[in-house]
Amino acid sequence: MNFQRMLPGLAGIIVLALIPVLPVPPFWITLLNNIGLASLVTIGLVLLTGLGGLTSFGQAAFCGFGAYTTAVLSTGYGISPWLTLPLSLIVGAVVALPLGLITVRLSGHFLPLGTIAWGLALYYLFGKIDLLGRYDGISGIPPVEFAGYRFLSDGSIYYLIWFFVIAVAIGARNLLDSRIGRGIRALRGGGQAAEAFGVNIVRAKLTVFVLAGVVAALSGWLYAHMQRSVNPTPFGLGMGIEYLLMAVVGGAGYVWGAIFGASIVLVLKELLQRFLPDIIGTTANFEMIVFGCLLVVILQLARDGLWPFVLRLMPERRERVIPASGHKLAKRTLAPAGSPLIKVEKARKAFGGLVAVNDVSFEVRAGQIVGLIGPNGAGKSTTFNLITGIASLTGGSVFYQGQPLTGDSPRQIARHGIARTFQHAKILPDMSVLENVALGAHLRGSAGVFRSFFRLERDEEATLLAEAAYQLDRVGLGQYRDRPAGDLALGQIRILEIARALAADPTVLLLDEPAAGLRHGEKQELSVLLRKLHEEGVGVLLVEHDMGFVMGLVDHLVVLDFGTLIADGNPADVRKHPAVIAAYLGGTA
Ligand SMILES: Nc1ncnc2c1ncn2[C@@H]1O[C@H](COP(=O)(O)OP(=O)(O)OP(=O)(O)O)[C@@H](O)[C@H]1O
Repeated sequence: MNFQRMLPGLAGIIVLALIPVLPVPPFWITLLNNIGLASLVTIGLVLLTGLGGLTSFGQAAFCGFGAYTTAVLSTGYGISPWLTLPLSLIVGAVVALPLGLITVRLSGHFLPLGTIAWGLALYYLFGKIDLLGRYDGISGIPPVEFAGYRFLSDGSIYYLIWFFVIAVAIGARNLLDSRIGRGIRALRGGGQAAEAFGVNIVRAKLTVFVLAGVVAALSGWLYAHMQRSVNPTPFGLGMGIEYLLMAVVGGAGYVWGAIFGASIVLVLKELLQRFLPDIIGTTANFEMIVFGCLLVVILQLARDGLWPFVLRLMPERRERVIPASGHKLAKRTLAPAGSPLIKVEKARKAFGGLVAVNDVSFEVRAGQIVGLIGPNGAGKSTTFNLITGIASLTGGSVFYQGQPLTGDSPRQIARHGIARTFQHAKILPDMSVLENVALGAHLRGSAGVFRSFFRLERDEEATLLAEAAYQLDRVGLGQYRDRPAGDLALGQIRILEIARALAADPTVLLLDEPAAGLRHGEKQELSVLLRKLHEEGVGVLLVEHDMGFVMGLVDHLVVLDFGTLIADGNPADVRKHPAVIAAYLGGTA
């Protein structure tokens, strides 16, 4: 642990703990309670929107489910608030699950529109149900009690609220700093690379959706026992928008930024409500206009919110130390050299009238480097996408060790040990180089959300990070381990993608233009690495335009032109093939 870095956090916790015993006006304690409640919802939004890329305007409704569950059970059935707590969270999760199943499949602007729709619908639902007291709501909710002590005053429930805020923030940080968290953070980049390494994208989205719903329900439970009464007003769309504003102001990608954002928005709201009427001379919700302007300014000038400015004031993060682990990563047994790994049989892909891959057949064997070449638009990347399940076959089949892969998702295909790089590198620029590579080892770990949230998977995580560090050293990027991947040059990013693919312990490596953007020396180093893999028995399929690089490296060449295979064989024969010379190699052959 880096004590220096923890110092501001510890100081913050001590100050928080002392506030109620200091001579602070009660009004500020109430405000801090409200900030705590809003922070919980906003932390959920950071996971959901900032990191998962799923914009939601409807989070306030989940607070409603938490609040109404405890209100009904504690007033109507006399159930103790401590028992209604898990029930409130379960209701939050149970509602979030089907809503999530529908919502996470939406894309583009349909996703936020979907959340607005159910946010509105649930608000009106709360106001129409007799059991929930319709628009009047439910009052007489008992306070939380602990060992005879009643959390009645604002100063006492303050501790309960902030205990949960800090616990949830630490848990959320733990989760993000884990195998599952890497999958969640990869969602914002579209998730294609993560899926190619076995991350279940739909499950990752649902996980953040349900988690965000559960922490909002927790906030609702606390709210109900703080206010001791509930009605639909705080669970409407207006609050949903305000929570989103808090996440944006703080910085939607930062867990601690959520608390910061909630503080700024609620303090500002308080000040505006107090002083604006005096300035303008009339009372109305003018703070909403100021918030609208604030949102526009933040989105224009500080897209990542204000938390990064605070982070700059913190001590520098030291190099990440990867602790030793007793855990051992399982390694795949490679097939004997020469045995068929990938078999592409009459593969066909049509995009409307354009046949991008036209009944192409070839094989990649264990310990073989196969080059897939052809002029621009010949169908090489599409062939890669057919093998890895990113594109679906229009006709024909792809087999792995005799087993058909047709219809399998990229995630299922990754499980066989088929790892790839992308023509347009797909890295997560804000994540460290090490974490980007560790994403490749996703399927070699098994820790789930619960273990990650409570940091019970450190041993396994250390092994995954050690594997990533090993692969980075292997490709010569070890010194960049702790840098954000976005800082690397294009050539280095391509190498990083190879390290990520190696972290998957592949039996087959599919490299899409790995040498593009590499300097001469780097290309040589890459050749050495690929030869070593070839000797170990890994099968390599390589798309490359650099003929010098390809000819000196591959055992077998497959040449495509306009989607059709025009030649395949050993490089010496293929380069003499008249169709190849005419179509592609020309003078360079
Ligand atoms: N998603 C798509 N929708 C429609 N057409 C596509 C799609 N993807 C590829 N194509 C078309 O299919 C053909 C083959 O493209 P592909 O990217 O596979 O070629 P390539 O050999 O990898 O080319 P390059 O060397 O330029 O990367 C091209 O004409 C391309 O425009």
